[in-house]
Amino acid sequence: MKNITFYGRFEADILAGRKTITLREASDADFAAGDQVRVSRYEDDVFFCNIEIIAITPVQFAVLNDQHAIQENMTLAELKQVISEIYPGLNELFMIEFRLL
Ligand SMILES: CC(=O)Nc1ccn([C@H]2C[C@H](O)[C@@H](CO)O2)c(=O)n1
Repeated sequence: MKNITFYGRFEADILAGRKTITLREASDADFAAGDQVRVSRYEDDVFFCNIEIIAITPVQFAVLNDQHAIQENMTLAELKQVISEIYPGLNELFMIEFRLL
């Protein structure tokens, strides 16, 4: 089974179904619809759930909108700040939509 990591501060939102997408650079988006993926925390690699990938869609940082932010359980300003810190200067992102298993 493939694996993806999330920062621990997002674990509760994922487990509650409040966070249903993640935006990643290409090298971190090697998934396809239907993949079942093991999810662990980035900081300590502790497993916390499995997800199913619903879709992978290219999206540019410049066109991120409120709908993306809602799906991340953030404001748009917070989302842009988070992305800018993780991927400074990167415009080409991939939206990974997922559901909890
Ligand atoms: C190693 C690494 O990049 N890990 C990441 C990347 C992104 N996230 C979260 C942060 C935001 O909520 C979305 C959008 O990138 O995904 C993460 O938890 N861990």
